[in-house]
Amino acid sequence: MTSTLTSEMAQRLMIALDYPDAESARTLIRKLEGIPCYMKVGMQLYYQAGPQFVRELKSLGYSVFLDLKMHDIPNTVKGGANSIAKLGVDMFNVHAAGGSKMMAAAVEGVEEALAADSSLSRPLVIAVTQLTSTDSVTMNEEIGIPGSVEDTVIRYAKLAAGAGLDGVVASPLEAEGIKRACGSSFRTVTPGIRPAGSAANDQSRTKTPGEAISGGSDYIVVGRPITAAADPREAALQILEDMSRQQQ
Ligand SMILES: O=C(O)c1cc(=O)[nH]c(=O)n1[C@@H]1O[C@H](COP(=O)(O)O)[C@@H](O)[C@H]1O
Repeated sequence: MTSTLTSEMAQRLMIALDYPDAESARTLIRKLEGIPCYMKVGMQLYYQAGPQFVRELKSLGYSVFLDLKMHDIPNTVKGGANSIAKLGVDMFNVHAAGGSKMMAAAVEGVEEALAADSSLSRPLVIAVTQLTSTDSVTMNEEIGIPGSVEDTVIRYAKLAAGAGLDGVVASPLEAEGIKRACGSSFRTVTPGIRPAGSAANDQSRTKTPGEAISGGSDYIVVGRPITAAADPREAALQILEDMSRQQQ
């Protein structure tokens, strides 16, 4: 990495390892060697490669965001969160649409795991607000939630903060409003990141990496702009440059 690219900035870049198996993910990880980014394991990879692959990432020294978006009755989510905390990830998520009791149960599950094993460290518990693929037509007309997407996201963010969560997943368009509503230490994790000129794919609410950083995102989540690039390492370095420029 060049001198302007600090490891602090790399820790704010979460790479979405949306791959069908561990070996495909390892191929990308080898290409990114030496870049101390955060690794995100989502359902496609986790359902195939499981906790063992998460442990492998941890043993390589990566911070890990386990993105399983839990959404179930409080007791089930508490149990799920308890198991995740034992796995030693740095961050995981639940759906804010499960309500404040469900979110508080996730925090309880973590606390019980930590009380039982003092060698564990506390993962950040994050609530998914409105998916970044959702636009106002989907939210208003299909799902039936009235009002603007931003107002709904901020409502969910306040609910998550009240339930004791550490932050939310939202689009970079809402990060500034979330910080205003919930305070600057409440984390904003933003997918829907598209470098200028790259395809939106199924994302609806997007910004460039630099715009996201200057707009209040603590972490940006990037998948296909890196994983589908002809040169993923170069794509990641360019994203880091864009992030760094905006922070100065
Ligand atoms: O929780 C997430 O990470 C998530 C929430 C959301 O609202 N939107 C969203 O895209 N994501 C994840 O972020 C990643 C975005 O990937 P790309 O669209 O390929 O950059 C995927 O792994 C999604 O599962």
